[in-house]
Amino acid sequence: MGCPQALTTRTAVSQQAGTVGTPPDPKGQPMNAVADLAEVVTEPVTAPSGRLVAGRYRLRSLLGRGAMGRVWLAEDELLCRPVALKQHLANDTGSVGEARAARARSLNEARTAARVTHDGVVRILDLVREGSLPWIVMEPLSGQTLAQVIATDGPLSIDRVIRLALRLLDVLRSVHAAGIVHRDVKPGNVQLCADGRVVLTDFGVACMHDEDFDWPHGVVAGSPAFMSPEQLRGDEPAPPSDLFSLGATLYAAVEGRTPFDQGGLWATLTAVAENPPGPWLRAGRVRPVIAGLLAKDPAARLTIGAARTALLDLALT
Ligand SMILES: Nc1ncnc2c1ncn2[C@@H]1O[C@H](COP(=O)(O)OP(=O)(O)OP(=O)(O)O)[C@@H](O)[C@H]1O
Repeated sequence: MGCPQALTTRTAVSQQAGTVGTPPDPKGQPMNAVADLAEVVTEPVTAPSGRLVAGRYRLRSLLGRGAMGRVWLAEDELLCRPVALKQHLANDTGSVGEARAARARSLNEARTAARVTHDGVVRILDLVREGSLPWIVMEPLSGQTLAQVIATDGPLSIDRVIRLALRLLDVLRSVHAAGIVHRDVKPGNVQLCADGRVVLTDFGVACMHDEDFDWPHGVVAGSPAFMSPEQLRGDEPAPPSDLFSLGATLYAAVEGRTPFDQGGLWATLTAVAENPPGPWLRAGRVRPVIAGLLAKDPAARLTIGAARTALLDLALT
């Protein structure tokens, strides 16, 4: 069954620096400045010949890809509306263990994101199986990721970063209230939609901290340049860790580079754990809030409430 209106397709494809789901490998991905986190490809990418997924979702074009999966624009032929479909990829070995890990990531991402009802969290519509791996069906988002915006337009203004920070704090408040730690807050997972929505995506390594959920605690998961020191240590996931990652994300937004980037993985990991962020060249009056979010000690880190109050003060002045 077809739908009367053709889907509008996007041609921009993002390739982000990777998310790790296992302890960092010294020979793993290099750490990049934010400009390297988003590579915009302008040629259209063809979906696998209009493949029909689960008898209902017709793949149209590639919306984006990350280290762990691909996201397609598709057409829901039953409800006649556009949707986005994400499939986590097993690695090249194609082993049973890898396929199982990809299935676990999909289930984890769909379940955790579906648990939060907030305008700033991508809406999960379904989880379907086609072939050996599941597909997450989501609302399709317009616009670009924050990483893409920084890469193409440069750093954001202080006023824009203050507004962005207030939105993301509100989103994280809902995520944490639902008992979830996102664990991968970074510019590549923040979508700046054309209608002004700011949406947190990619709950692939999120953790429900009030349930015995099937995700290996103690395993380092996330994107090293944006991870908190306690996350790098493999500590039990807790909400303050997301606030550190938010601080690193806001630093990247206002400064145009990641706060602890040293050019190499281990040097960057050491900087996250031990060095102060910097240099501060553009942050101006928002610097104390970002620095407060980047406190190494989670107990000394700004809380959502304190950061919000400070940002509202800045917005009023
Ligand atoms: N619902 C959506 N609508 C439109 N585009 C999306 C949507 N979800 C994700 N994308 C795009 O697809 C890209 C990859 O998605 P995502 O970050 O979920 O993949 P990933 O492989 O889990 O990423 P990572 O490299 O962080 O592990 C995003 O950067 C974004 O551009």
